[in-house]
Amino acid sequence: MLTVDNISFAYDTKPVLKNVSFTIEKGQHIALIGASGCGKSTLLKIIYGLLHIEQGELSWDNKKLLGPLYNLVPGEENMKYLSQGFELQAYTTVTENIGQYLSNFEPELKKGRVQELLEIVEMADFADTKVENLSGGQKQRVALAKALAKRPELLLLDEPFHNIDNFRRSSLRRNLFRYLKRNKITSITATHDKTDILSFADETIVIKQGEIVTQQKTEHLYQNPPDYYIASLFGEVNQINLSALGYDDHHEILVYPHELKVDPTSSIKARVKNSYFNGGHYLIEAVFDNTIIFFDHNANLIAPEVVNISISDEIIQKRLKS
Ligand SMILES: Nc1ncnc2c1ncn2[C@@H]1O[C@H](COP(=O)(O)OP(=O)(O)OP(=O)(O)O)[C@@H](O)[C@H]1O
Repeated sequence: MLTVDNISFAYDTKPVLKNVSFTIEKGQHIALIGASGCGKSTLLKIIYGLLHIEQGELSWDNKKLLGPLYNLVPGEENMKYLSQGFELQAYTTVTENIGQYLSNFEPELKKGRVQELLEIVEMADFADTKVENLSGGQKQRVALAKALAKRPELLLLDEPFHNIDNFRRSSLRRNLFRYLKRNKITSITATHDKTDILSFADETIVIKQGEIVTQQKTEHLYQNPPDYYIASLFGEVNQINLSALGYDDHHEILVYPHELKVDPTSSIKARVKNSYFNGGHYLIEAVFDNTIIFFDHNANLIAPEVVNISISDEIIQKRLKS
């Protein structure tokens, strides 16, 4: 178990993290989300032992993590941190990079391990290519394989897929998290990509301006977002006053675009402003109750068409409780 107990951190005099506490059970996958600059990378660096903290304590498996002032080699031994700027040896091959820290005593074992890692990150075809000749996304995949090579107990990932094209991203993500689950490797992924969060994170931790605002099971958090900031980290979201929907109630509720439907039987009207093709559907931007709202629709709508929209009672009741 990872325990982070009341840590605070400042770069010089600029406070970045304030009284941060949480625990993570072994084998769990955690998404760390929050607006840009809220302190996600800083927190990962502290856990890995790259930054010294003046206040608070960390432990892994009940063993206190002592931090950079006490470790001769930077970084905790049983962890790996994959930063946004991955460190690879440019003039050696992909195979040499991945195997760099693996023992040479049993060459066949090492070869097999490197091959397994090459397959996880889908880089087997580039085994003998020099890293300097790889694209940014390919380098990122090699860095990921290198981070996994010595079987860390805790893997800290900072935007691990952001350089990788959509075509590869989905299968890479599935391969990686399947591998981590099978090998009981705990992970914390700092990300802005909701696909990293929704499908793969058992729990999600939300940071706002250096403070943890919640830690919850991912699906529960998405379905019951406590506030606008949290909901908006998952994508577009509408804040709608119930009185505008005809209720004798002035509570505001959060509604995702797919939860608003065009419904000719409804008396609630919205005026289309823009329509954005999204592949499987259109995202419609419309004016409702003097504010902009977004909803998904299966066909294009042309401004300034007026459409009738509705939200199910079930969604309204659920959001009133969250
Ligand atoms: N080495 C540094 N020296 C001084 N300030 C820093 C340093 N690194 C980061 N900061 C500042 O600390 C704050 C938190 O940065 P951090 O990189 O942890 O945020 P983040 O949530 O990971 O952001 P992003 O999502 O954009 O990667 C920011 O205001 C940033 O400008």
